[in-house]
Amino acid sequence: MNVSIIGSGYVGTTVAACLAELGHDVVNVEIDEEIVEMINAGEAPIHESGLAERIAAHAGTTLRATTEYDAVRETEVTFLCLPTPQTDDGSLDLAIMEAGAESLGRALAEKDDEHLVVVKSTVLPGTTEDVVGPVLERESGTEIGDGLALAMNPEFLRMGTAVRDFLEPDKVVFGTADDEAAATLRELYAPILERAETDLVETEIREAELIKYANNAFLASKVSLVNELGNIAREYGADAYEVLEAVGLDERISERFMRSGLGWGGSCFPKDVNALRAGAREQGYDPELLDAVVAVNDEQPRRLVGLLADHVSLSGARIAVLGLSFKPGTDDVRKSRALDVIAELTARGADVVAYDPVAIENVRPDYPDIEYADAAESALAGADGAVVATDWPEFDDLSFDGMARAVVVDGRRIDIDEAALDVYEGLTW
Ligand SMILES: NC(=O)c1ccc[n+]([C@@H]2O[C@H](COP(=O)([O-])OP(=O)(O)OC[C@H]3O[C@@H](n4cnc5c(N)ncnc54)[C@H](O)[C@@H]3O)[C@@H](O)[C@H]2O)c1
Ligand SMILES: O=c1ccn([C@@H]2O[C@H](COP(=O)(O)OP(=O)(O)O[C@H]3O[C@H](CO)[C@@H](O)[C@H](O)[C@H]3O)[C@@H](O)[C@H]2O)c(=O)[nH]1
Repeated sequence: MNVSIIGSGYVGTTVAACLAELGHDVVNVEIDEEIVEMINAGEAPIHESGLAERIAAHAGTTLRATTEYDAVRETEVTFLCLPTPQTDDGSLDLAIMEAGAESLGRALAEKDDEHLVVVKSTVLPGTTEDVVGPVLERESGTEIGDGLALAMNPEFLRMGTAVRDFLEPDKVVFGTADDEAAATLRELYAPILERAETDLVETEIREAELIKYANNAFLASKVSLVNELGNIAREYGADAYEVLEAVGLDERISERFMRSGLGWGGSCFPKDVNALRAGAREQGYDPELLDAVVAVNDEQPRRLVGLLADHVSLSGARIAVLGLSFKPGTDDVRKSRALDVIAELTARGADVVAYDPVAIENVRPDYPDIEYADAAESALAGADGAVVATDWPEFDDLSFDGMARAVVVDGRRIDIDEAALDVYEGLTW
């Protein structure tokens, strides 16, 4: 099938390379020329395991990129993989989606045969049909249901495992308003749907939109709940990891997403939970539980720095921050909890020296005044205290010998030889 993908970021590039891998002819439409050039040169514009090989294998044959929206006319289906950021008040900002839909609609004005537009971006219920649809109709001069069809197909891939998550998902969700759109999506995803492990959910557009938010709200809430239970466990002198491991044996709960500590960050959970809260309020519902989920998450970095302050006088102290990315395996620092830890430490007068195996250059522009180390041991050398903010595997079994005083507060439960330290504090254990 001939497919166009609008937006070639984490999602668009992964989906394009994977659909090419599944045998489709794919074109990425992207405004960033550098990304377009990289894809056409057979290189991956982002770091994701398995992505570079797939782009290299298909670029120039079944995968190409362009800045020109006209390319969509050679395709039957277009996926919108554009960013849906949050505004200052946390609500969903649809400006980029509207601009993309406008350009797409204009390009489709000169296309005669049927076209299916699939929203893959994370958008609140109603967006596909009440915002994207009308813009497409206006710009293309074609009506939905009469030459133009709409669908919503949320994406559940995680950063770091994007390719595997897309090709081997737990579930695929198709939100459609007509049988033909559903049949097209089934054909497009056929090899993925043939896997016994893939559940297919076919529903209407509004439900598909909400499934994505409910999914992320559930996972973020689960982590906030294990953090609250962890905070309580700590007050009782109990080990939350032992407690939650036992709790996770209950199949209704599952052992996954049970790691308590510094909390959740990244480009999705914070913005999606906030968009759902703002959307719910707009609908007249007060989402008290989700408000608390965010409040618990916001408090964890302060709790961690508070624990450190119990042992180190922070003003003028040299504090090593180990890990900057929002989770291991990525250089993404968007809404990383490590940044809140740094802000809290510097507000309390500490001199921060930070280390991360891959993410330093993404932090430096916004935090030019802190020190950066090129190895974990260098960050620790002479430090009065250290905090673990990201659970990078390379921090396991790290030697803290070079510290002025080995005071370590662990926000991620890494593997540390506690006996070799002067002070070891676990955030929730
Ligand atoms: N990153 C994830 O892990 C993930 C997972 C599931 C869902 N999502 C959702 O998918 C959507 C896209 O997220 P992302 O992480 O891929 O975003 P991103 O910021 O990585 O990529 C978006 C791309 O769109 C391009 N772009 C912006 N305006 C454009 C336009 N008018 N025309 C063409 N290209 C344009 C940008 O240059 C950028 O390369 C969001 O709604 C996000 O919430 C993201
Ligand atoms: O037990 C856990 C699991 C996760 N986290 C934290 O939660 C955040 C998010 O982790 P993860 O879900 O692995 O990362 P993302 O790549 O942001 O993926 C989420 O967000 C994507 C974008 O919407 C969705 O597609 C994915 O399904 C969803 O897992 C990170 O800060 C983790 O450190 C914990 O603190 N404890």
